Amino acid sequence: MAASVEKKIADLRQQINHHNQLYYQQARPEISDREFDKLLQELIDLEKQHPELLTADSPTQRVGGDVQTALKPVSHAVPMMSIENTYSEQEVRAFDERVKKSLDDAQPAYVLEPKIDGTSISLRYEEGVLVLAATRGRGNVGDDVTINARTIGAIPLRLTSSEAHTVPAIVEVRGEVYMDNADFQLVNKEIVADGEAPYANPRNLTAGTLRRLDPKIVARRKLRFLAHGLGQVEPNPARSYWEWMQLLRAWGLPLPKEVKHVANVDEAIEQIHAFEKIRPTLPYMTDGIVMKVDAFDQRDRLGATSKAPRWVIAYKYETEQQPTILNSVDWQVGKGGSLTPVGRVEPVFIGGVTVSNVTLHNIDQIRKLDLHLGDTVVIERAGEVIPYLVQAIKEKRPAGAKTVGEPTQCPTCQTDVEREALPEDTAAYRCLNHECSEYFERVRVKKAKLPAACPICAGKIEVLASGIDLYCPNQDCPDQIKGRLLWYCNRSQMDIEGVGDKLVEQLVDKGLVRTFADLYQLKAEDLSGMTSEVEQGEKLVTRTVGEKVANKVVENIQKSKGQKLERLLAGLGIHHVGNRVAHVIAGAFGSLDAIASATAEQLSAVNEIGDVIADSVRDFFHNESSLAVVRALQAAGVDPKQDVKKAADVASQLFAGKTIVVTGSMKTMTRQQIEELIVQLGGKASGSVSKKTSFVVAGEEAGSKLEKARELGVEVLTEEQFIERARAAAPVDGAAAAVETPAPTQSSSPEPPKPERPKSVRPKSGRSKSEGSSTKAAKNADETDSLF
Ligand SMILES: NC(=O)c1ccc[n+]([C@@H]2O[C@H](COP(=O)([O-])OP(=O)(O)OC[C@H]3O[C@@H](n4cnc5c(N)ncnc54)[C@H](O)[C@@H]3O)[C@@H](O)[C@H]2O)c1
Ligand SMILES: [Zn+2]
Repeated sequence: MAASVEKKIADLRQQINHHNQLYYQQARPEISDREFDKLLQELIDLEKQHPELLTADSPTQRVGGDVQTALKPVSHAVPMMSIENTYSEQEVRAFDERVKKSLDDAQPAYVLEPKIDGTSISLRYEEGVLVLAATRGRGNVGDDVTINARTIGAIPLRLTSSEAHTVPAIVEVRGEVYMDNADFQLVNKEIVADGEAPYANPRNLTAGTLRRLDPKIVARRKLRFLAHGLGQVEPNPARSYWEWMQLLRAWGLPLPKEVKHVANVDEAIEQIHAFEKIRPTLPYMTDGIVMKVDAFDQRDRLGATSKAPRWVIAYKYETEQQPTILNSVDWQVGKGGSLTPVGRVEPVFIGGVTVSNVTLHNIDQIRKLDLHLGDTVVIERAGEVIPYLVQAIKEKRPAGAKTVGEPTQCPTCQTDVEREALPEDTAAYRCLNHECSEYFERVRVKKAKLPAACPICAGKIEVLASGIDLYCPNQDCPDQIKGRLLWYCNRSQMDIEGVGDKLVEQLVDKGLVRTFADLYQLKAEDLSGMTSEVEQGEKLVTRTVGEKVANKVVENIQKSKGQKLERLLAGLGIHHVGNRVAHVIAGAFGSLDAIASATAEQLSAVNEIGDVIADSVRDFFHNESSLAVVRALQAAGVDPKQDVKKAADVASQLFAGKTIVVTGSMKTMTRQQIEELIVQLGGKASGSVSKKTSFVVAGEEAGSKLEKARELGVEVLTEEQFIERARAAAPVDGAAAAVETPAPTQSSSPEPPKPERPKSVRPKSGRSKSEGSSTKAAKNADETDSLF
């Protein structure tokens, strides 16, 4: 045990040192700050538990940066330290408690400032004249960057002294050197034109630039400066930071407009939330708020650790934001024919990945954001959520920029586009968490019933207030055919491994497959020479389909004949029929034939199935072309049957109304099986943990989701405890069987193989006329009426 902890610690230190080096020395990080902070936190926790293993050179004990040998090292009279940071409100309160305790329960006032994403600098003025500018370096020693700092317009070379505000003999002003979003884009373009690799974000470019040896380059790069602190000051004319700030202004130093003085932690948290709203509108990037004790005597009493002062904390926002440029907009056709605009942006490194495409959702969204081609835009990403375009910065719009146009013809089949507007009192929304089942759907509800968060995963939703859908009415549009096939083969439906984006595209383009049934006629020879994409770690790699793979794919397709009826039913892509509704209908009727011949009345008599769903299912099976598809599937041998469940199985609703997250690796069942069981028992399986999560089932090596659950105080069950709980539903044969034996179609591998991962930009959303929200409808039969 001890040896493994030691190894873990050594391992973490090595990783952290590696990332520090990339971040500070090369200004080219490979992982997101959130990921980095997690590694660091893990190390801090381990060192706390094992103080005997703590060493002075641990990265937890040092300020992260370093000095560059090419520049002259200078020591700081007052060290430039790190700031302890947190992502949680609770920890901000805990910080306030700690501070009060050290101050004998006195309530300190705080100053809040935006945490500008740049690099810090110390400016030393003697008799009012700038004599030295230095980087933070490793805290006590930094790099002399005076000649570079002199090129920055916002940095005064001489302070303005007046009778009312005399400048002390020695003044060290600390602050942030940073770059405006729009300047970053321009400069990065020039860098690329010079044959260098572009920088991931303005912070890195600033840090890299400030330490250049040639001040002419620095001068061209439009660096800016805002003050946020002090070093050595003699004599110090201020008793508090707030006073200090007023002096700085009088001496001619720039400060951010957004600074706030607050009386207690409640007000501080209020400001933290308020700032989150204006964050994307600022011309520079911020990653949080810095909260500082105002009074200098209180600061002195609080002191510092080896790494950071005890009187300051940074609250960092979960959502990372980065600026980029919107170059063009393409329209993509979804499986239901809807046209979704996709923005092509200058590649931007955000949340640990490089993003060059962002979904813009629909034409309304484009108009609401007032997007023009060439705009500087802010992209946001929180955890696993898909990247999102939050804002266009209008002040930075190039002259003569064109608005984004609306297509009149389908970009794929050139059929005239049709328009469908939402009825008056309705609105549409969709979930932005791509792990959520509702992510794919645009859900329409009465305006009054709009949820604040996704009812499935409690994640962030996007409200499309008026919602105009543009769609291609041609069912034979190749993109729609591809979308339907992909949906059918997806992991959550027929789970046909190996049939993903790339392969479907070629199969349809070569005319080999048009309907689901055509898949079953494929022979291995048909596939040879095609290319497919496979996941290798984080990356998607393209490879040519060889004989072995072709055989395997054909085998997988054939094997899918054994999938359960509910998966087939969901795979058909019937409007309003997602996995949950499919499960209910399959359980009530037992076969495709029984479902096909059911009347709307018989369908709506089933618990959870409302009129809208019933009509939609009836319409599908009474439509000649879709019925032909079903008959062809049956003829190909895809016709699963199952026992019909007795109506009103109370026990089957064991998890009704519960949202459950499964994470980590399991021993007796696969994660997917557990999720299926949750759905069978009336619950919702969600991909992300929030306050609304009922409980989390955590297997081995559960990572951030488990952490989040603990942080939020959400109940956590082990796999065994979960199975125990699910067994309470034993009277239901389905559930009992699922608990006892894995479903027959599952392989014995611990994690079911994933099919090719669909590209995140590919719109999975169809117009809701054709897809709607099964999940929403299923949640509560009463709400079915609010669906359209
Ligand atoms: N992605 C990676 O690989 C990687 C590697 C190392 C570090 N990092 C990130 O760098 C940070 C490391 O922390 P750090 O020690 O450099 O401190 P920090 O960057 O979190 O905070 C201190 C710095 O904040 C800046 N700052 C901005 N506004 C300020 C204000 N109003 N008042 C005071 N300071 C302000 C200053 O430059 C100061 O040096 C973490 O956020 C970490 O995630 C990332
Ligand atoms: Zn089309």
